[in-house]
Amino acid sequence: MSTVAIDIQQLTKEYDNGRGCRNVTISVGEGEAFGFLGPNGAGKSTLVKMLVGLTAPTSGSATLFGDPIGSLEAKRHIGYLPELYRYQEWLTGEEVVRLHSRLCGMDQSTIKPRIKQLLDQVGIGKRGTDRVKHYSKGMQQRLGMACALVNDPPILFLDEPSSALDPIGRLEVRELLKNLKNEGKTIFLNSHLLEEVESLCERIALLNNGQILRHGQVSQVLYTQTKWRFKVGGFTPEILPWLSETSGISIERYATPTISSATTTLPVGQETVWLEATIDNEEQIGWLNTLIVNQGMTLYNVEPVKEKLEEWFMDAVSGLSHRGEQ
Ligand SMILES: Nc1ncnc2c1ncn2[C@@H]1O[C@H](COP(=O)(O)OP(=O)(O)OP(=O)(O)O)[C@@H](O)[C@H]1O
Repeated sequence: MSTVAIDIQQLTKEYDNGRGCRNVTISVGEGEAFGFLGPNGAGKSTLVKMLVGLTAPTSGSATLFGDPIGSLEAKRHIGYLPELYRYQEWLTGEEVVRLHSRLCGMDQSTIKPRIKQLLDQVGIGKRGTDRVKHYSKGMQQRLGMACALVNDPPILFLDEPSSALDPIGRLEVRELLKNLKNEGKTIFLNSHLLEEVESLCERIALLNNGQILRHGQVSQVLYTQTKWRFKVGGFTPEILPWLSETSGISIERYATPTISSATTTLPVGQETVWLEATIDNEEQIGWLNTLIVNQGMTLYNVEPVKEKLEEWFMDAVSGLSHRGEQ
């Protein structure tokens, strides 16, 4: 059985104004990446602040590799990237990392080569001697990653690591996180970005109004929908009712802007379209593929329709009296 890295039992923080997060119970295995999703104000940062020992719980408990949160032993296990943290702007990037290494009580003879290696790893190695005030938000976020990694901790708490980054920066952070996971780090990732969580995490939890609404394997939690899209060449409109009737599957034409504009001038029978089918089980996908090909059409692509986080969230909170921000 794998070792439990993060064990959270009924953890609750109630601020004076009644907000915070309530009765969170999660267990994360060593080397696992866990995604914590939720809208603004749901309580994600509050949970992480308790876990890293920055704020005391009102009730409940949690341990990191068996050590109670808030203890020095627990803190030795962690690296923490706070959300949009502002570093000392009068220091250089290298000096900020060195400061963090000293706060961790690290031996200064070992840290010197490590600073350069860390800044290279997060993609700001060439700017290490520049002052933080000349860094963009994205560079400051990368600097924060270097600080979180300085003591080579086994557990990383990352609060919105991509929030200030452009799309390329996000991809780079995603790669970095994957490498860290491959190295065996346990990662607890707070994020609004479904793609980020999806590409890294095995399990996720959705927090709303301070409470966990759903949790489980990403594949189980996110892809409960049964819609699939088929990209089909040589399509004629008459085929659609025939396909639906023969397969017994509800199928509609799905219009993407690129395809509809490109196909208006094409003769009937030479169109390439996307069809969207609502299926009950995976065998129906094979059945539909066969029917399409047997009708002389070309099947270019078959893919599941992924719910967007917003849709997933709206679905999860539907029927609740309170959504989103507390
Ligand atoms: N120190 C505090 N005192 C009182 N209320 C607070 C405090 N910190 C946070 N809150 C409130 O607790 C709730 C949860 O906040 P939290 O920052 O944990 O949410 P979040 O999910 O991390 O949001 P975001 O994604 O916007 O960062 C919010 O309503 C927030 O206003």
